[in-house]
This record gives sequence, C-alpha cells and structure tokens, in this order.
Amino acid sequence: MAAPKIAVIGAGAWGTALACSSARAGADVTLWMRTPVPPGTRRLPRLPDVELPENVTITGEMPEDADLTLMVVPVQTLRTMGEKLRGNSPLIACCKGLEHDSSALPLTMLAETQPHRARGVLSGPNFAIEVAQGLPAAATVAAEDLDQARAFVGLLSTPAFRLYASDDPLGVQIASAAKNVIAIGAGIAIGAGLGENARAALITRAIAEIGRLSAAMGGRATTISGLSGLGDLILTCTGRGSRNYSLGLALGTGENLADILRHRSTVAEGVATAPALLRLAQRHGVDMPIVETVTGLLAGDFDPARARDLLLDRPPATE
Ligand SMILES: NC(=O)c1ccc[n+]([C@@H]2O[C@H](COP(=O)([O-])OP(=O)(O)OC[C@H]3O[C@@H](n4cnc5c(N)ncnc54)[C@H](O)[C@@H]3O)[C@@H](O)[C@H]2O)c1
Ligand SMILES: O=P(O)(O)OC[C@H](O)CO
Repeated sequence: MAAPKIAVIGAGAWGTALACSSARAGADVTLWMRTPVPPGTRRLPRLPDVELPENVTITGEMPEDADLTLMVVPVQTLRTMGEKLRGNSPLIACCKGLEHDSSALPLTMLAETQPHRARGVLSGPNFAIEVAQGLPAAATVAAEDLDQARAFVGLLSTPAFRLYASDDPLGVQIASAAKNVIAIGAGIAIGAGLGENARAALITRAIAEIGRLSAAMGGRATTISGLSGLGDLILTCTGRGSRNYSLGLALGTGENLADILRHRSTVAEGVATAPALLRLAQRHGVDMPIVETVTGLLAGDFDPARARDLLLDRPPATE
C-alpha cells in the first residue's frame, strides 16, 4: 500500500517537529514554508539541531494532493492561510490560540475558509524540539466525529508520539488557547517573586475558570483535565522552554512588553489571545479573573508589582 501523503503548512518549530514525527509514522511529508531555503537544506532555522528525515520534502508551493493537511502557522495567520489552501484533504489545526479581532477558534476559521473539508485539532503538552528528537510525548486529536479523530490518530501516531482520540474539539481548542494566557500569568507570578505556592494555586484556579468557559460553550469538563488542558498547563506554566512562560517571567521582573517582543522572532500566542479570550468569556457571561488580570497586565493597565493583589486578592469563594 502506498504511503499516505501528509502536507504540513508552516515550518516553524512545531511544523518542523510534526513533519519529522509524521515521516516517522510512515507518511510521505510535504512541508510548506513561507521563506525559501537553498536546495538540499535538511535543517531548518527553527530547529537547527534536527535533521529532516528523507521522506520530508520542503516546498514553497501550496501542496494539492495530500491525504491530510496539518495547519501549523501562528493563529493570527490561520485565516489567511486557510484561504490559500488547495485540494480537498481533511485539515488538522495544530496551532493554539484565538483570532485577536473575532475571538474565533482555529476550527471556526478553517470552517469559514474551507467549509467542505473534514476538520480536527491536535493539542497536548508538546515542546517541538522534544517531539522532533523522538522523545516520548502524548497529545489529543479531536474531531466532531470520533471515528474521524481515530482515523487521524492512525495516520499520525508513532511509538514515541502517543495520540488519544476525542470528540470534544471545542474543549480542546478552549484549553489550548487558554493555557498560553495562563502560562504568561505563571511567568509573571514567578518573575515577580510570588513563589511556587502561588504558581500552583494559579494553575489550579485556571483549570476552574477554563472549565467554566468550556462548559458554557458546550465542551466537556473531562477534556480540561486531559492532555490539552491540565497536561499542557503543567508543561507551559513550568517549562523554561515555553515562549509564553518566559515572556511572563520577563514581564514579572519589570521588563516592558514592547521591548520583550522586539527581541523575539518566535510566536507567543498568549499575547494576542488574552484579550480575545477575555471577550469570548464576557460574551458567554463567564468570569475568568486570571485571564482578565493577565490581559490587563499585557495592556499595561497595571504594574506587575501589583500582580499579587490582582491574582490572589479575590472575594472569598468555595472550591
Ligand atoms: N513550538 C512549540 O513547541 C509548539 C508546540 C505545540 C504547538 N505550537 C503551536 O504551533 C503554532 C506555530 O508555532 P511555532 O512554534 O511552530 O512557530 P515559530 O515561532 O517557530 O515560527 C512561526 C512560523 O510561522 C511562520 N509565519 C509567520 N507569519 C506567517 C504568515 N503571515 N503566514 C504564514 N506563515 C507565517 C514563520 O515563517 C515561522 O515558520 C503556534 O500556534 C504554537 O502555539 C508550538
Ligand atoms: O512555547 P509555548 O509557550 O508556545 O508552548 C509550546 C507548546 O504549546 C507546549 O505544549
């Protein structure tokens, strides 16, 4: 039987890692990248220590004949990239966040730009470099139809990359968007010297508020305690390899957001997602105090020195 053809759109760190992993799963992979590289290039700028497997082909042309397409561009560019896609293959959104202006989820943007295609989402505690190196990792692949999610899992699983099928794409998308915002908050808490207890409290209370929003929109509570929720919160709120967490750390020590962003070329999705997530929560009548605080800190509405009050000085509540 011929190897399945997988197209990966976006050759940032995560697109490069997913191309490596999909190739190890036995697929013929076409990796689309925006910025051309010299012919024969086998190491890409975002993961220079990783050599691409032989069955990965780099291209600047939008692939047309894939059996499956992974969308791995930053969320703020997903709609535009969706409009440029060719072919009819199912799509899996592998990015984490919400569109800034509309608060749209990744699958909503793909439904609006490619309405005829089957869709799913992949998310979990996954630093790109570790997946690219073939270290053990797990993630959730969700689609409205569980059989469709299982088919995606069948195409993408490897012995090192364990995938779990789910039929709660909404919960997965809310969890994965929110964890980037919460990771910025965790970084601020540590950077501002609030301590490990504060971070653990913040992660736990974040699960409560993410769960409220997900439930209000029709997601399942169990999804938030799974890989795309709790799993990714643990990784992103504690791992120094996280761009969102490290951005929060810098903010917490008093650096200015504009200065931090000026020195970065990688994407920290939580920055644009925070206000979009807050507006989404307000639209659904859901209280998300941590997201609200992080959004205010990012907007420069208050000083990180006040992070303690903002994160912890809340009216008495029951758990
Ligand atoms: N890096 C990780 O460990 C990781 C893991 C899981 C999920 N993700 C998610 O994957 C998505 C992509 O992140 P990344 O880490 O691969 O990005 P990155 O920061 O490594 O690079 C961004 C990539 O997007 C491309 N890009 C930028 N603007 C673009 C545009 N207008 N049109 C098309 N492409 C554009 C850049 O050329 C670059 O290849 C994000 O949503 C991120 O949250 C990342
Ligand atoms: O570096 P971050 O903060 O974008 O996190 C990367 C992944 O989403 C971790 O699962």
